Amino acid sequence: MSSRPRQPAVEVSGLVKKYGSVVAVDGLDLVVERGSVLALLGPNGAGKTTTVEVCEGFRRADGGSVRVLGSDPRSPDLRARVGVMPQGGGGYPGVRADEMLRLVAACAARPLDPAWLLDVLGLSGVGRTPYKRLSGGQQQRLSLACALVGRPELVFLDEPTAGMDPQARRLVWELVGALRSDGVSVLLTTHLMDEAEALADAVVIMDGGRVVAAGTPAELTSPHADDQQLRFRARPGLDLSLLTGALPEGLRVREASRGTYLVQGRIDPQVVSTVTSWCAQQGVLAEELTVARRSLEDVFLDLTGRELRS
Ligand SMILES: Nc1ncnc2c1ncn2[C@@H]1O[C@H](COP(=O)(O)OP(=O)(O)OP(=O)(O)O)[C@@H](O)[C@H]1O
Repeated sequence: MSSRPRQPAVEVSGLVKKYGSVVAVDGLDLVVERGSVLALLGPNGAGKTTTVEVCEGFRRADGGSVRVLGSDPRSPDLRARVGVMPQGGGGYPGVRADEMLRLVAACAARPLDPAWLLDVLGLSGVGRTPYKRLSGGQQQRLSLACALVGRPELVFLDEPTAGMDPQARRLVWELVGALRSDGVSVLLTTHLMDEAEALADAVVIMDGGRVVAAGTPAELTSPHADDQQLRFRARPGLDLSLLTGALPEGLRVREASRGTYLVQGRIDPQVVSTVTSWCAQQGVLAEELTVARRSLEDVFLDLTGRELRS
């Protein structure tokens, strides 16, 4: 047999992938545990799609090792066990939506009912519409249906909700939740923080082909139970030494990116007052001042000095 039951769904170790002189993935490690959802998060060009395409068996690695359900990702016996939703849909332009889904279902041993799946994904009304005439969001949902119709054990979803309206996005989130409840393993890529926070058991943040952080969303956003964050925007380049001196010990103050200031640690009303008094002394208007638990967006900003969406 090709796999033992307790092996992870996906195991990537030291993955390297180059396109000529471009190193797209540079020594990446990740593990998708069985029955869990892992979100691979990162800005454009981070190497997410390349990583997923190697795991799907579409590209050969230049270094490292990749095991999918215990097998080599190019192994033919994985085809029936793995569902793939590529970035940007990937359908045949002239084929009608229901024909396309039935075609894919015909290749599976125990497919789901295509009509039911079209209905669940809100596509019943466009079953007779050729793929090229579907909206971008409908193409995405059809592509998701094709990935799921064969009842896979593992699904790769590359930016599954890109281009979808909020309602369709919510539908896809619910479906991913249902997959997890059914014990299906999911590796998805996204650059939407809320998507990762809502769906993932584990998150791997990558940038420049490397992992910059990994853990559960809770581990990444609150390494210390008391940690919160006061964030404000103001003129770039403020001298923070006086503010640092005025705040209680243990609080960290810095300009995380140009004009965005962060105070991290135990934020209480006195801290907010100290910050606003300091701003007044400096003749600075603090804009967009918020106190909140750290988000994954903040974690990324901390690690890279950049906003994820920039
Ligand atoms: N076929 C290719 N030929 C040459 N370079 C490529 C190719 N595909 C990707 N790259 C480069 O490899 C790097 C990683 O790209 P990749 O598409 O894997 O990133 P990504 O994180 O998925 O980005 P996005 O969110 O924009 O899809 C980028 O610098 C990209 O320009």
